[in-house]
Amino acid sequence: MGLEGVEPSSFMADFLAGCGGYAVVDGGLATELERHGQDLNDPLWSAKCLISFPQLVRRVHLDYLEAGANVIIGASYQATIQGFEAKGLSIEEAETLIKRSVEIACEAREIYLQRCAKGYWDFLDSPKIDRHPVLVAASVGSYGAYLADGSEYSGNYGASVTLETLKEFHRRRLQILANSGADLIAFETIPNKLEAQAYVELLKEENIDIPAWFSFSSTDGTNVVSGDPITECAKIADSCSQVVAVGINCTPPRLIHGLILSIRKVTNKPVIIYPNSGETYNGETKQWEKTRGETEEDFVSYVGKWRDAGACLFGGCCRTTPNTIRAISRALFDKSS
Ligand SMILES: C[S+](C)CC[C@H](N)C(=O)O
Ligand SMILES: N[C@@H](CCS)C(=O)O
Ligand SMILES: [Zn+2]
Repeated sequence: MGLEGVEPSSFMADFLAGCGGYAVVDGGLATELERHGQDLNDPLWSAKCLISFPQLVRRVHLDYLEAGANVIIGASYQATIQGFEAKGLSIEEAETLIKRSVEIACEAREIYLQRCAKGYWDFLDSPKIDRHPVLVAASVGSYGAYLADGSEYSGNYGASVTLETLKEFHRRRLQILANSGADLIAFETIPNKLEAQAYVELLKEENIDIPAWFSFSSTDGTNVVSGDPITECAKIADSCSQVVAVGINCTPPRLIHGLILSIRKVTNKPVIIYPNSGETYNGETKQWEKTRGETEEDFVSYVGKWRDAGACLFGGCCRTTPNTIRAISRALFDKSS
């Protein structure tokens, strides 16, 4: 889509209006691939499926579209040139796979829209048919995601990792994703201010011509995971005109309400939230462990409160499923609920 002649702020306002005021984002991609039997205990995590099972990635995107998602996020979260090279792939192969993550999501959108046009779901009394806008977001996971040890939940990269280190780490992948046919870039699970600043500088330096959202993660409801205050992080996102939404992902549902209020204190940009299931990730075993017994049902009961607090894009992150997204969509759009 790109931003030629379109103000970034109107890009998101127009999209939200087309969706009925609020947009539904998809749910966890990697954990859904696992639910379909994939073993992601690998440094590439979900990006492994770009090599081994791209058809399943497309199917999961399609499942989320059919559940009501207006935004699907491609499988590039942990797809990095450095990560693929460590697996013995060439730079060219790595770049092709990164681009492929967006193409797969675009293919899913194409299939979905064709089915809508053919009245494939006419027998269902579903509101989604009227809310056709679908964006494809290209995922950028943090440097900590590439480290493949759950470091995106600590944001603690050590003193040797500077702003320049992060910019050089992300530069080439960002260029590829920005020219891949994606509608926007989803900078996800951002753990600290430094990485947010690196993204802002890269968007400018590389003249990236599609919009972006910045989404942080938190474990205490006040700060992002590194301890940097969410307000300071959101201010960095606010300073960048290309950023069309600011928010929170892969964070327990119980923390989301307070985080939305904090973000709204420092920015008027649309707020996006896509929490995880509330379970805790063990980066060593790559397993999810129960925390406080949050279930999908609990999760969805919060949506009205989050909407009242000012969020306007809603989805799920790790361990949420198409059922979660279907329930979010109903909670937002069913007049009966
Ligand atoms: C958001 S975490 C669950 C992603 C996986 C992590 N980077 C790892 O490789 O262990
Ligand atoms: N978009 C990624 C985020 C992981 S935190 C996924 O859903 O797998
Ligand atoms: Zn997640």
